[in-house]
Amino acid sequence: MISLKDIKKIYKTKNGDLTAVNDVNLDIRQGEIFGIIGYSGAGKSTMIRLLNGLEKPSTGSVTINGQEISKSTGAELRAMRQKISMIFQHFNLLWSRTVAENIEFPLEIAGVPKEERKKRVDELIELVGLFGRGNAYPSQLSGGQKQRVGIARALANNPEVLLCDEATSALDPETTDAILDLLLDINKRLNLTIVLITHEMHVIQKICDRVAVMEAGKVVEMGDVLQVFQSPQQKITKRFVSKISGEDQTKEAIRELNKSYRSGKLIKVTFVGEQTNEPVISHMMKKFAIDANIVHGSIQHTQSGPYGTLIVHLEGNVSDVQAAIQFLQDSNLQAEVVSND
Ligand SMILES: Nc1ncnc2c1ncn2[C@@H]1O[C@H](COP(=O)(O)OP(=O)(O)OP(=O)(O)O)[C@@H](O)[C@H]1O
Repeated sequence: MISLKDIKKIYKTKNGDLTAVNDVNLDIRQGEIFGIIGYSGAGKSTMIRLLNGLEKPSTGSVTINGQEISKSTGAELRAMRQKISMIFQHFNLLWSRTVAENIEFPLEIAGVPKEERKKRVDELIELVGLFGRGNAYPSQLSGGQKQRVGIARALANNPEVLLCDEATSALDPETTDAILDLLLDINKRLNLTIVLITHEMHVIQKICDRVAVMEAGKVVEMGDVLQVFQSPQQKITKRFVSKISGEDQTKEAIRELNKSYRSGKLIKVTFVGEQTNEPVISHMMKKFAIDANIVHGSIQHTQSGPYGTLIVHLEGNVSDVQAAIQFLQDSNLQAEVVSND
């Protein structure tokens, strides 16, 4: 649905050329929630401006539904941009207008007749969970409610793509989750393609189907969220994943456990999706003459399913322990020895 081909964006600055986006190729599918994550300066905002036609690439093309937005100008560009909506970190509401009037604004611009506008505004207020707040002013709303107005306004003209620019970064964790749930609900109900940029892995984990990791203008890693979480390849991706998966705590736990367990082996087992429901450890204990003690564990949930990590201490004679590890690996789990001995 959205295709970025060989994109480079070079800004001319007084200190010379600055390459903000460098050789990016991406294909975003109809109806998916696609996340772009990176630290400050990675090029995320530039990417989003390329997607809505606010910036033109220095080289390469941006195509949305078969139309090349990176080449479009004038009325054609305006028509394309009507199909691409956006929500913002600081909501960008009109403070002198009520909730209903804010949501109505893009409909006025599009020349929708008054009666139709009122009906649509009522529908949208209902959709985003702001029933009864239509006559309130933005200053009377909480952050989460303001973002709900932003979402309703963005949906007014039935867009094909919703771009989210750090849409939950100004919200507390609970409100963030409520807004992410709303985005997920809208994505499912309207089959709306959502592209979001964020520096928070939690956002990616909770609602995205796929993720691209950006560093210094490049997409350094991309894939299904579950796969990227389970086996991140790049250093920067490992850093993002470790923030959320409890990996840092796991490492600390392993260090401590290694001190307490003088014999046997400590095994780290990683499992995904359906595997989280299977009693593999119990099967292993029945099958081999070993003792297994689960000493640490965590499960995370993503849009494509759960994934988890267990640290298990195995005690027994060397060949039985070895056979048990092999059994775990043959059960399609990732199992590695993490003890020092
Ligand atoms: N209009 C511009 N002119 C010159 N340089 C720019 C311009 N916009 C962005 N840059 C530079 O391009 C690089 C990427 O910036 P960009 O804002 O896209 O990154 P980002 O990942 O969104 O970071 P942040 O979250 O801090 O905005 C940065 O080095 C930035 O200084």
